Amino acid sequence: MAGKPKLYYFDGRGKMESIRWLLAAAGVEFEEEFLETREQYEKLLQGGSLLFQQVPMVEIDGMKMVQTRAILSYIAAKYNLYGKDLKERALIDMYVGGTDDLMGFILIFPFLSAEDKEKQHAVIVQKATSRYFPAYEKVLKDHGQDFLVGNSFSWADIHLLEAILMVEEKKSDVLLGFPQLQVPYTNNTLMAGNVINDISKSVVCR
Ligand SMILES: N[C@@H](CCC(=O)N[C@@H](CS)C(=O)NCC(=O)O)C(=O)O
Repeated sequence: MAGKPKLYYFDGRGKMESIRWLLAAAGVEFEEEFLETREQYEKLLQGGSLLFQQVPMVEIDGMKMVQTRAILSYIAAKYNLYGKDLKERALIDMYVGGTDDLMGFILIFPFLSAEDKEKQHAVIVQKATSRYFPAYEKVLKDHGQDFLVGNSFSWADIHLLEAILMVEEKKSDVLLGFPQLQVPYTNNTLMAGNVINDISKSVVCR
């Protein structure tokens, strides 16, 4: 039997966080090595483990995978969270792409000055409430199902839930105008996956 996947990254959310969420939601236990010293990073580099000299890197099923998107797609497909056919997969890719774009506005936050943080705060809430959340709200309302794609729990739901919680950290009542995204959507999503614990790290890497 294959061992647990091993994640190599900093002790922060950054690009690894969605991988942690996806594994946790799939009910997969994993190990982590946090890169805290230059030597750890150099060792991975010298060992040829980082194809593009970058992390995230995940050891899984005998592979040393890099590139966040490739890692996520592999995990989603492996654990049946990637739709039942090409069209569902395309929809999941579209929805994940949207949440990625929204998360992009948040990931730069820690690198901004106090003044720019205030501006970015407004941008995040504005983008979430005028572009991204209305899109997911409409999808759920139009098909009337509990999950975004194919009436079953998928990577798209997990990624959206992660994005919702990120935006709620900036504005806790941000879902007020989005009844479809509130309970039961968020509850169903959490219940369909294993409730996600211990992935709230605070440092963010761009
Ligand atoms: N496209 C890559 C980008 C990875 C990336 O930018 N990683 C950063 C850390 S968050 C890194 O390793 N930076 C070191 C470098 O680029 O030399 C992915 O999505 O995995």
